[in-house]
Amino acid sequence: MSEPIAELRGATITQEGRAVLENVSFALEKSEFSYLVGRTGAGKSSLLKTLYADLPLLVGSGTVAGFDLVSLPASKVPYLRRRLGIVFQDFQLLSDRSVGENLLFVLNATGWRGKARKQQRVQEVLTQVGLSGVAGRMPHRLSGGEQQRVVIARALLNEPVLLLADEPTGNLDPEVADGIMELFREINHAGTAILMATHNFQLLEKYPHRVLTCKEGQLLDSARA
Ligand SMILES: Nc1ncnc2c1ncn2[C@@H]1O[C@H](COP(=O)(O)OP(=O)(O)OP(=O)(O)O)[C@@H](O)[C@H]1O
Repeated sequence: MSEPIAELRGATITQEGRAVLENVSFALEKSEFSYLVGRTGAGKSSLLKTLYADLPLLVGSGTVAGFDLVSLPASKVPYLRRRLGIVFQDFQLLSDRSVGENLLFVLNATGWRGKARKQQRVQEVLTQVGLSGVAGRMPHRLSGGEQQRVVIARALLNEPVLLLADEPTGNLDPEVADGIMELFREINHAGTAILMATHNFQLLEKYPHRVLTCKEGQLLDSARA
């Protein structure tokens, strides 16, 4: 079998020296889609942060996109992040520049060269999320759902192997959330694994996938139930 895109073994997820989740073991394969659920404070965001090396992995082992989380030096973290798409609930677009400039900012920061190539990539990802005409618009002139699509477009710029999404539909109307889920389905079918933290159990019923549950300091896995 091929190497998993993300894997933790016997991992402790730690916040400020305190264990939030213990003995966490799971593997996410290429093109898998899994939800991450649990009550407020149960550890969903902390688990995601550990996977993108925002929190250190001090106990246990883990790899993401071929990077060893335990031995990863700070200087290599940007290379790991470049292989990931990260989507948060609060949109975090830079408000002082256009949608296109927001996307170019990321391309420049991740080493892309060539004006034409960069412009083309911006158009490609905007088209992929169904927003081909908005490159010149300022973020605040877009609806919440459109802004979230731009955030997803930004996450797709470097063709991530894994999309980590923390409550990506949290602020959105149900119909708009459905649109984001359809978009995730397309992205997933195109080969990107997705791990999505959510409180929205209606989405779990409507779009069933594997479910990882943070509960009382443990991670439960529907695939092992
Ligand atoms: N920056 C931080 N410093 C210290 N403790 C933190 C920090 N962020 C979160 N925690 C604590 O870690 C635990 C897990 O929080 P986390 O944010 O991972 O939960 P969550 O499941 O994502 O919650 P929510 O659904 O509310 O986003 C909580 O007890 C929380 O108080």
